[in-house]
Amino acid sequence: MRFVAYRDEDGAEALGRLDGDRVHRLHDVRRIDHEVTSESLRDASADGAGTPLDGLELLPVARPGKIFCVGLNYRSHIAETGRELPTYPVLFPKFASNLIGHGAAITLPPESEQVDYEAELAVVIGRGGRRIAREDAFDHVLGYTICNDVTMRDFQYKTHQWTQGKAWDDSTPLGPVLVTPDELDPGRLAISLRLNGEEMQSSTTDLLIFDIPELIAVTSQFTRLEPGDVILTGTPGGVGFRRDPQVFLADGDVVEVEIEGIGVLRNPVRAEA
Ligand SMILES: NC(=O)N[C@@H](O)C(=O)O
Repeated sequence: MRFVAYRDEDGAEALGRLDGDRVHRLHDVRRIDHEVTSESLRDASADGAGTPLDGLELLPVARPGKIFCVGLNYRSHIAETGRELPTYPVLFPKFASNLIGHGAAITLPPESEQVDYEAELAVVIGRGGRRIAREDAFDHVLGYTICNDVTMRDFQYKTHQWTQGKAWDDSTPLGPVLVTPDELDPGRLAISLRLNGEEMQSSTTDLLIFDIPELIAVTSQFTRLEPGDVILTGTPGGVGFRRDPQVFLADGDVVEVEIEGIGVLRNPVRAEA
């Protein structure tokens, strides 16, 4: 099954089941947050007629209480950054206010001159838990979506931890759809990023160093994962700041992240007004 989060005709948040190019609004579930579960989503009743997807303002597919991001989780990115192979996942946070939906503008803040792109597979939690074992991890997954872990490099490397370069508001696209596990196996999906139509990143998710069960086991060891929480699994090589010459996002650009079996997350880039 596929779900989209959108703004309805009255401007209210809504969640719909996507069937082809029509969205069938769920009656009792307005958004993917700590109250949703895999079951409630599967069994939710929806309106029959549906609305054309085209023209809907899409919102971030989830409203997470927590967003865990993993760095240096592809050898191709570790190689281009000259870093060591991590022995434990390199974790950092993002916050719900950082998220934007498919089609919304990635905002370039006046403070940063080095706004970079990062294609990532995102995992959305559907069943909460603490100290989740690897072998039970997939039972806690609500579904999968796409994220562009937009990063302000000139802020990221001000210190040895990265939050100040990662958690800028209205900068991190998440969407366009949530795909449930009955329809998608995340084991070996093609992932790529295009900037103004030019391919900048290309890899497959079987190359993750710490896989999805490990990331769920590790993060839930120290904190309770809640439904709606999101885990970003890391980006492959090809990021802008490690290119020669360097490439950073500019006003008027269009960035597309594509993941096999999910779709394309497309966002224009705009200088902050
Ligand atoms: N360099 C950097 O920020 N990388 C991470 O975000 C990552 O996904 O590896």
